Amino acid sequence: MSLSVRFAHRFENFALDVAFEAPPGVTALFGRSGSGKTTVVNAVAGLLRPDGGHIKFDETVLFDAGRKILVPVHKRRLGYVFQEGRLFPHLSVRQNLTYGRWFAPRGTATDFDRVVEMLGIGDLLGRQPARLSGGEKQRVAIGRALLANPRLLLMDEPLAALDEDRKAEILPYLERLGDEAGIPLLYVSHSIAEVARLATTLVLMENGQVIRSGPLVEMLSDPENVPALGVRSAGASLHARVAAQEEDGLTRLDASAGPLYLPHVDAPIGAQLSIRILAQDVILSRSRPEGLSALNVLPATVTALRLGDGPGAVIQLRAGEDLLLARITRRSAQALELAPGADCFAIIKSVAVAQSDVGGAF
Ligand SMILES: Nc1ncnc2c1ncn2[C@@H]1O[C@H](COP(=O)(O)OP(=O)(O)OP(=O)(O)O)[C@@H](O)[C@H]1O
Repeated sequence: MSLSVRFAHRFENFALDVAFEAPPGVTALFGRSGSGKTTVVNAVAGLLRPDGGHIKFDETVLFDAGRKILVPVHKRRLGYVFQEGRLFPHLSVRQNLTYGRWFAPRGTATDFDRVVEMLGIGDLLGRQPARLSGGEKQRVAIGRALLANPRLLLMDEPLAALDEDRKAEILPYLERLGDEAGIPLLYVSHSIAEVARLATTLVLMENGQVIRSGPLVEMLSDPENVPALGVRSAGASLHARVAAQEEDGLTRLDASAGPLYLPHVDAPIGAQLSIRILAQDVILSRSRPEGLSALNVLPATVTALRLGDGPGAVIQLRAGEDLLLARITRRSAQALELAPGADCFAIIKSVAVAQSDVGGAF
């Protein structure tokens, strides 16, 4: 089941021309403010009639300009979660959750208990929305969207209105949703950290166009995407297993290239994690460094290199089975003679890795 989007639309001062595929899993639409992300979501939802093109869900046509097909919003069977929960204030949480069922075809409603359990909202069922925190409201809104048994979920910056603590509270639920829902989820976000945690597919938008799209791991580790992702937030994800909780408060993880020590990670021994390492937090050395305070030194091989317009360079490295990115100066890249095939060591400072960059199972 996948969503195929290809359309063009012209507003008075802005033109869109987009094409991408969203397979099952989480497809993140990422781009600067005003790049056209919400307009794409609105077209998929049926809130905007594009000038030309088509939007299809497998063989089901939702929109086709040539064939003059425009399925109305309420017949598209979509779940839509906005920035703020937008719950019905006069209904209890339970009533809000079951409201969506009115629109679901008979007998196919997703199991209520399973959704309530997955989102951890069992204790809230009797409450009114006014007595919920922002994070709780968002979880109920997600539950309501799921219980309408949609064939596609649309989320437009669902965490944008929440503070960092509430975001951290809700992210694990969204991670589970991506794994368990089994339907495509189109997710608009400004935050690459969020995208790296949740998405399986990444669609990069710029000025009304899709500039690149593809599987998340490949997209994040491609040096060519660094300008669009932002040099400060670019970074690749490394997969590792929790090996030990050490007495000094560090957690030892086993990555395929070697051990990695991070400040305490709250996960059980054996848990498989995905850890985003920012390109700017990786230092390179041609020989194994000695007498260095950094604990994490992974042997790596240069696989690609991108010289920027300014003094910077981005190096893609293979470290075991993972790809890493390192942002260094062009001067250092030349001095170290870094070219595809060159062996080196990637040095990662333990404390540079933020807790929010440590994601759940992969
Ligand atoms: N109904 C409309 N009429 C005219 N222009 C519009 C309309 N809707 C959107 N636009 C324009 O289209 C452009 C893209 O807007 P859109 O909201 O899709 O961007 P976005 O990437 O979602 O931005 P943000 O991250 O700030 O929400 C903007 O320049 C906006 O002004």
